[in-house]
Amino acid sequence: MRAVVVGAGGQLGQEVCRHWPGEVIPLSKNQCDLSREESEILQALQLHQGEICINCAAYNFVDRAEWEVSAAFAVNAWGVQKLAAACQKLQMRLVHISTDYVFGLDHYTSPIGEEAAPGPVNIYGLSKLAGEYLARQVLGEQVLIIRTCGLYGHRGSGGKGRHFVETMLRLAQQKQTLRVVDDQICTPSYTADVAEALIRLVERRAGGIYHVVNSGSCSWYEFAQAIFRLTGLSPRLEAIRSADYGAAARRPHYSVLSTAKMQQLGLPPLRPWSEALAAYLTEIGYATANR
Ligand SMILES: NC(=O)C1=CN([C@@H]2O[C@H](COP(=O)(O)OP(=O)(O)OC[C@H]3O[C@@H](n4cnc5c(N)ncnc54)[C@H](OP(=O)(O)O)[C@@H]3O)[C@@H](O)[C@H]2O)C=CC1
Ligand SMILES: Cc1cn([C@H]2C[C@H](O)[C@@H](COP(=O)(O)OP(=O)(O)O[C@H]3O[C@@H](C)C(=O)[C@@H](O)[C@H]3O)O2)c(=O)[nH]c1=O
Repeated sequence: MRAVVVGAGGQLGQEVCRHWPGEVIPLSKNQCDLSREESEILQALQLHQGEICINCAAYNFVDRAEWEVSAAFAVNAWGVQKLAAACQKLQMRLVHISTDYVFGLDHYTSPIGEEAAPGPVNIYGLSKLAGEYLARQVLGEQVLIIRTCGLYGHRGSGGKGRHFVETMLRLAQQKQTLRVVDDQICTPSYTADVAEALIRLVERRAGGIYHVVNSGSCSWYEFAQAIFRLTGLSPRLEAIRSADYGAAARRPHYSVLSTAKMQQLGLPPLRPWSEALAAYLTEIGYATANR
């Protein structure tokens, strides 16, 4: 199946391109800019005659989105609406990527299923939720929406830039003490694993919303602990509360996504987050998996 990947330069986009089993057309922001007119997006897709479009593009700057509201909505909401309309005209299937940050307002305490009511606590999450609804409004159950969380992997050519793992490795070289929040629980997920599961869902012609994350959960502090245990680095690591970190955007305190729906389709759960992290660190030459 010929796939057109929008946002192909990002960390997930490039991994989807790498794993896609058929022909793949990677489109950079220059080739398909979701903040442009629908006619331009349509033209960009039309050129390549794909059967399926996989949208990995996003405005991902969670803190900046609090004041760059229109920029976030231009890509994550209206851009997705235009892309969905273009897909409808071209009779292309659409896969769209969303986030655990559509949750946070309601205080869930166990893994959150796809049927749970969303409620974002920041503008980025709100813009992504709007994108989900707009895609569904245009395409109904024809769109496959994959919500994932805390992505890390081989870095793309642009996008948000460094992910949490790279940031921790860099800060460990620069600072004696690192302060990391211990009151946000989620599931950091490896782009390679998410890309594989995405492909399996497409093969099963899944439609609607699916949660795709590695197994288990941890706080960002626990994730940082694991990074340093696996790499043998030993900065002083201090657990702090979100309020003391003082980020511009609020984050969910608990946004662990249940993958039961994906498993009901016959897909295996993704490996535990700690195994995926070990594999990634080994791949980038930082650690041995059995350290
Ligand atoms: N990163 C994370 O932790 C998580 C991400 N997600 C979602 O997963 C998806 C992939 O994220 P990820 O790979 O991390 O993102 P990246 O930031 O790595 O990549 C995003 C890509 O989108 C492109 N892009 C930005 N603006 C536009 C635009 N107007 N038109 C077209 N392309 C654009 C960027 O291009 P350029 O570099 O040229 O600006 C970049 O290539 C997104 O939908 C994101 O919301 C979900 C959960 C967690
Ligand atoms: C760098 C750093 C971050 N933190 C905190 C900030 C934040 O609450 C948490 C994670 O930081 P990040 O900047 O990686 O996270 P953030 O930008 O919130 O990551 C998110 O990306 C978007 C796009 C998503 O969709 C989400 O799934 C999510 O993973 O760790 C510390 O406590 N100490 C630190 O030194």
